[in-house]
Amino acid sequence: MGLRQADAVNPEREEKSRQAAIRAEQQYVSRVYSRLDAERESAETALRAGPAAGGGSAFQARLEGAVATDEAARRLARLSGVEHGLCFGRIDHRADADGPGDTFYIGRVGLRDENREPLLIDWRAEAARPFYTATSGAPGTLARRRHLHLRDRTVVHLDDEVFDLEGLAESERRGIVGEAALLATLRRGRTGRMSDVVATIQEEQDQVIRSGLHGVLVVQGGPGTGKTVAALHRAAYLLYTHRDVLERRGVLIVGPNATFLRYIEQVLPGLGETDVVLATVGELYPGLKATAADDPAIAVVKGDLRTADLVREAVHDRQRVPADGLRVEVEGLTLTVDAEACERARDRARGLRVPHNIQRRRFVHDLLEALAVDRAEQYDRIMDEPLEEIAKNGGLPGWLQELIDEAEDTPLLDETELRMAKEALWHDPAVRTALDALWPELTPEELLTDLYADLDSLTRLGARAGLSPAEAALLRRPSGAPWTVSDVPILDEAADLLGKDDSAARAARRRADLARREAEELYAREVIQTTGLADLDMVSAADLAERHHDDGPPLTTAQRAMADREWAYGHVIVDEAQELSAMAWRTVMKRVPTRSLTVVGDIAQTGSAAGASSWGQMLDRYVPGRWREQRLLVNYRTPAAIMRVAADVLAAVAPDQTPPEPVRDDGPPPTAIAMPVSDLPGLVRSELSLVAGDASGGIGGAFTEGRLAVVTSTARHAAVLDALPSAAVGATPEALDSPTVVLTAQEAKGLEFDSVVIVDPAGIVTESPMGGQDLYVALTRATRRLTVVHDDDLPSLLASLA
Ligand SMILES: Nc1ncnc2c1ncn2[C@@H]1O[C@H](COP(=O)(O)OP(=O)(O)OP(=O)(O)O)[C@@H](O)[C@H]1O
Repeated sequence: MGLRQADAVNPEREEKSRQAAIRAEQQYVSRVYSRLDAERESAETALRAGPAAGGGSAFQARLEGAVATDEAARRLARLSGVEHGLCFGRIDHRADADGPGDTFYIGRVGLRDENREPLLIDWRAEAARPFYTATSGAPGTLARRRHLHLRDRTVVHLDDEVFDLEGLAESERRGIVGEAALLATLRRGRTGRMSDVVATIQEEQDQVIRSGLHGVLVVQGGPGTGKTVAALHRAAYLLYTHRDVLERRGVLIVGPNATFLRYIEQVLPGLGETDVVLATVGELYPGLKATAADDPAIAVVKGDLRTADLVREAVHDRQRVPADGLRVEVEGLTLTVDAEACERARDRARGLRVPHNIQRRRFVHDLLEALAVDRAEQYDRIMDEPLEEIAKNGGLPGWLQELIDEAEDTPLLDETELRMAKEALWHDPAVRTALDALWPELTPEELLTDLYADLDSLTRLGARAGLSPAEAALLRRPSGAPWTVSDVPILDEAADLLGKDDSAARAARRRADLARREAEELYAREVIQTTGLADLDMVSAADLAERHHDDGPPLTTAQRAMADREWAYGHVIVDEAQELSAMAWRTVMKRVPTRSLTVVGDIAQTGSAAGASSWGQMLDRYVPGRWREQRLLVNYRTPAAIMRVAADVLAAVAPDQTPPEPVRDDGPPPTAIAMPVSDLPGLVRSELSLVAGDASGGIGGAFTEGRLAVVTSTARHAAVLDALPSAAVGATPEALDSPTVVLTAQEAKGLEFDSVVIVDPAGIVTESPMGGQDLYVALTRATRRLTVVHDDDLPSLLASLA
């Protein structure tokens, strides 16, 4: 980390040169903002004008116009999110024999002036990289890095890091000013939303952010090391650098809960990107938003890969053969298919490598055919009976006997008759019911509801999947109970095995759609060639054709991806990844067949009993030995005094893990208070007034009121709520806007607060399925103040607080 000191010589002179430097930067920054205004205005004008009527065919005109409008809309969305702190950095390259070095200004988006000269360099561009990577030990070609702090559009403060005084022009040397930009940022009060850190990204984080798109990158780091922040900046960087792939396939970010996603969601638009899907594991099955958690013991079974086998067994179990054959009453006849023929039909259907609902068509066809033949044979027998009687008595003329013999050699039903007979049988309710009982068409929800409600099936099929009777019994629940987060990967698995209901009509419609799309794509390709858009690499033909269908409004990549269970994303980022079960990983991996992932987490913070105890345990199955790991070692959140307490806990619960090194050593030491929960209101009031009074403006000078979290055991949860009736409760997105929120340790995961009050630490430890991990998480949520409240003895883990 290149923190450095200002050159303090003569305070008065320094103040003067500081003011002069600020004035000079203000001029530049004002130019940058005027340019932003102008670009916004032109994008708005283009958007208002809508698709212009061009020459050529109506379709061509529509496509050309739509391309321009789409681009304008995207540009406008990007320019709207970057007002705050638009320009935050400047780099001066060393002068050399050829003259002064280049100077670049770094910002949230790239802007060019009227002459197309670069005015502001996008932070993700290669030219901006030295801003993040230069250190005093390895400055590269940089002479100076400068941070610009803005309040609205006004430059209020500058910070310089000088790497090579001689490399700066004389006029610049006089204007060097500084205070540690990073520390100033870290001390600011929390707003309840994560903000971006483009201005102060550290080198180790920069390596994460700019690591290549391909393969699996694991970012392992302790609490507060900026894993989330780095992952989000990485998403923005990848979208900027690999726009061609990612705009089409999209980026998915998987987070632990809705509150967390709300906490981070404004970071990306602020970084200039809007096309990312944020989802919890509970939302990975379209149409469902599962939030309920199972008991740890149940979650462990549901998270185990043997559950995938259980689902497979459950599907097989719904493909039945009646022991003594199929019998159906149709129009006064009893039609039969013997057990062997039923079995042959089942095996033939299973032999097709397609899902259950599609296999069903084969099975149904075969059985209808067998029934149709049986019916024809029965009719045939009825018709033949009188003749046979006559023949037996020797009264049949020779010519008739010949006719009968001939007919015996030809099949009873020709192709058309057979088809019509099958169709007629298919419309007979008794036949339909009989076939549905043997091989029903199933939705994932139906399959699981039936399975969970039936202990016998659970035990019998569970045994085949390797589950003990006790494990299988844990899965039992009444039908109609709400789906849990751990059910989502199981539903997803069932959906794969069952397949969509693909009736012939739908298939036909799809074929028609496809043909039309192909025609449109071909045409779009021609338009792209003739308009020269191909050179700009801005749109693909498929994209164009898709967006300009006549029916329905165009969908963004993110919207289409979210609605499609089988969508293959271009890149997936998993945050708090240590919490995912093996089954959840299975679902995530299906969404990214290219295995381009960023996996972000901390094995020491695993709170779910179904979660990971090592990265290899979850990843080796998919990318054996092919994932790369990057470690983040510096804690930007929690001051050293609080981290010392957390380190004691970590040493006890995960002795092989090292706590991250805190970058800050400020703030009061944490305290422990023995008091009843009913005394909380006084403590919360005084804590709030302390953090509100403390809050200082960081970059951009945003003044914020402080945020406080009471993190409690579930045992004390109700008592805490009684004591603090006006506090927000639980992991709801709204809770982030409240000054005080009451959370369990699990709910607090990934979040941070100016002041944290931990209630009943002993309870938190005993309730945690993993032991003290939850207490470690709770302790490391504080950015400034920590108080531990206990009415029992303080657990020995926290002895240093006594
Ligand atoms: N380079 C940086 N500049 C400024 N602030 C930073 C930087 N890196 C991290 N931070 C801040 O540190 C805090 C912790 O970051 P973040 O939440 O990403 O950590 P984390 O590793 O995901 O933590 P946890 O594992 O506890 O969830 C955030 O407030 C973040 O803004």
